[in-house]
Amino acid sequence: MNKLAVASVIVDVPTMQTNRPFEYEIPSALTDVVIPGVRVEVGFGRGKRKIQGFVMEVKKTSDFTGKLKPIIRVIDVKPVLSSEMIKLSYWLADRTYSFQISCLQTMLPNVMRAKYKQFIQAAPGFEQDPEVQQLLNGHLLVELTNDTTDEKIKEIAHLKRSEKINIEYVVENQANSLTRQAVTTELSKDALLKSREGLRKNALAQQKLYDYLIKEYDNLPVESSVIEKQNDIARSTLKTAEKNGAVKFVEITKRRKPVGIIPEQQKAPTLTDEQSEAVSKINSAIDSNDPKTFLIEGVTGSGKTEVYLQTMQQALNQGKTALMLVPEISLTPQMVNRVVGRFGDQVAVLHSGLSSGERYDEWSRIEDGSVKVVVGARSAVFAPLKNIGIIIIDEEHEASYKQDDNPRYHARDVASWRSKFHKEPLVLGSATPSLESRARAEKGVYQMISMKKRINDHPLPHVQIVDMRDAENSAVKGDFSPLLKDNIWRAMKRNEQAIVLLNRRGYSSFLMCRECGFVLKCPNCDVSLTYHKNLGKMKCHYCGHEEPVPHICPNCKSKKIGFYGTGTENIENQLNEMFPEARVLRMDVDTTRRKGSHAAIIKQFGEHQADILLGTQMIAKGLDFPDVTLVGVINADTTLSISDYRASERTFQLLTQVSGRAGRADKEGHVIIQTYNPDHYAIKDAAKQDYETFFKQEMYLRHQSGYTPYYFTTLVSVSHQDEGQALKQSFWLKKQLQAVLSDQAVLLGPSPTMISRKQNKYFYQIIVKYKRGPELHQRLLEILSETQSETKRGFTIAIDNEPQHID
Ligand SMILES: Nc1ncnc2c1ncn2[C@@H]1O[C@H](COP(=O)(O)OP(=O)(O)OP(=O)(O)O)[C@@H](O)[C@H]1O
Ligand SMILES: [Zn+2]
Ligand SMILES: [Zn+2]
Repeated sequence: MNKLAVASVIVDVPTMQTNRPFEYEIPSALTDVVIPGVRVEVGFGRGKRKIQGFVMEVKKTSDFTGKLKPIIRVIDVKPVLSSEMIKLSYWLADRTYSFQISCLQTMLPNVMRAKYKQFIQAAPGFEQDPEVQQLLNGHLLVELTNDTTDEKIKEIAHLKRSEKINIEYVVENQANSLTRQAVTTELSKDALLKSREGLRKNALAQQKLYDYLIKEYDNLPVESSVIEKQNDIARSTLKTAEKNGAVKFVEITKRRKPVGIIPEQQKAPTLTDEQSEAVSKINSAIDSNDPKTFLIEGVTGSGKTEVYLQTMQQALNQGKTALMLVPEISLTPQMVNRVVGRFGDQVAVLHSGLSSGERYDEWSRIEDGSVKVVVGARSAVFAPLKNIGIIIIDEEHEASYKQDDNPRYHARDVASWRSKFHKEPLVLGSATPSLESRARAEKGVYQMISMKKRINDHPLPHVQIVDMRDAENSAVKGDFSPLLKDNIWRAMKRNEQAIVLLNRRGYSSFLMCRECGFVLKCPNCDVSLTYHKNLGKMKCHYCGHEEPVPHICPNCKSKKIGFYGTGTENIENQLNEMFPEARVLRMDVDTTRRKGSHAAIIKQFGEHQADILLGTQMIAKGLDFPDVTLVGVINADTTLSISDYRASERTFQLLTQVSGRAGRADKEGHVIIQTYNPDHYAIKDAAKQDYETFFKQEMYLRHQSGYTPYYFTTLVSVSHQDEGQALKQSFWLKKQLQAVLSDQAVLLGPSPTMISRKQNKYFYQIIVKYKRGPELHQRLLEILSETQSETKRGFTIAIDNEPQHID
């Protein structure tokens, strides 16, 4: 047995064999510095290969009998992961069938994964501290490099622990963006005032500068560019003042502040009865450290956001912090302003528009405790908040909470883990909860809170379904029924706004009859068949069933059966033709590609600089505009026909959410839904905004067909460059899985995936539906490690626990 200090390290080699901690000796110079959560550099394998790793644990002894390799150097002088995150990573790796190293890295901001430099600077207020001065040796910034000695590292770690210094991570090519030239003065305020008196009468520019310096005295130094650009003071004026001893140029470090202007503080309104009941239930869970999960099922416009804000306030009142997740698309100024308007600069906002440097800054503001509230999309669930008092997930049904890549985690599951860890409540909110969550509430696993009324008793919008199979409608050349056209026209006349939704999913490769609404379905699986271009056939993604493309409708014998799908641009042209006077804004992937354009479009529409907002799924949720009185849905059927067992659920959610944008203030709302399937329950229930009826019907069907929430689903996909190999491997896999599954379980496939060939690889998938599956979980983990050698030969196996899409 070795008698020394030992670190268990998860190394950055993402393979199954290395998916466990390796032990390294901690050199005595680095004791107290090598602690759990820091990253280190270690030697790996027989060669001289140096790699990074995360320290998981520090121990006194090792059971390893050979000689341990020493840690080469520490990368972080302060842990980048807390003990909570280390613990979470074990659970996450197991739950998502991922390498632990991928899980650990997912928790950190990108910049810490890229090539970056680390700089040390004095913490505010410690610039004059003797220890700090000695370390910085007259410099503003000192870079931490491979050559920094162990002693020095120890000293730095010590200063960091006593919070006398800060560490900045900067992407390599942005390193010089850290400092800025600034202007300050060495004169006292009185001396400045005196010199101001002594200026010549016609020295107007100098007078202006002195006035500025006197006014901003407490805020000096100020960046030169701020003085020059925002206050229109010329460089030459500054130089003259420098010569006269009134101004001094200095370098300052700049912190990027993405929140920017803090909106005016907004006071909390008086709560409605439904809101205050919700708030008091959640607050009492916060007060009693009860890690309960609440499901708020509240109709659109019932004021859920206000419930979130007031319960977050309660957590802050208790000296705790709050985490709020929203879909990326809702991170618009509208939502952000509501949160920042309430909590001011205690808020960090994490969205995809941040540069990696900005993201790191927000991350470190959270990590060092200067931020109490975090609002962000999916990955913000890993925000390094300490002492969390409440976690909120808005629009909890959104598929985007599930990550598509490794680690394939669902933010809801991670949030639930953290809620238990902190012993504080988790709040899920939606007007259209996911079936899983609603079913858990039914069973009493979650506590249900219903909010049935809109604020100020505004009525829910009046919804009309338009049957596009009707003669009157099918005679129309474009995509607008006479009813929808007429109503847009009326809204324009009243100077109100309209939202037009074009329901489009990535690929519109399904077949529909325009005469009767018929959609070709799999005889075995009751999901739509999808057209596979390279096969020229219709195919089922669940079981692999295939059949030729029909040319007459099997239902009504009409020839009007064909591929379905219109582009937003086409609809925009139609709108412009019908309403030449109306100002139309289009929002889709093309118009929102540029950073900030999504927010800009929403702002423009919010200020009523446009009359019609036309868009895809992006415009369906979260928007709260008082002038919107009409919502039109061009093609409700698209989501209905996707080859996914969640098709009805997605359609119901989308239609209910988008309808909810109409009539949120004093003017009444009107919704028109165009469809070829007017009798479908998802469409009828959405028209009534009747979640409960939809829930019952859908649960019945899920029970019949054996899907979530009655069964668990796991999707296993196999890929290889050679199609025969991919297929062979997937049949082998199927046999392996069959061996551990009970009779109750169902295995579907292998079948080719939607895009069966990506990047020259063929993909096959197997769907497993099961009631209980501890053996399955174990077996899948084993299969992953057994197939390692296969992986080398070009196979990849991906396992998705509870997939959000099957395509
Ligand atoms: N107690 C209140 N008194 C007055 N106005 C309120 C109150 N609570 C919320 N509001 C306002 O009512 C509107 C609707 O509220 P909010 O956006 O929170 O609803 P929501 O349930 O989150 O809606 P959705 O699910 O449709 O996004 C907002 O403009 C909000 O400012
Ligand atoms: Zn099938
Ligand atoms: Zn037909």
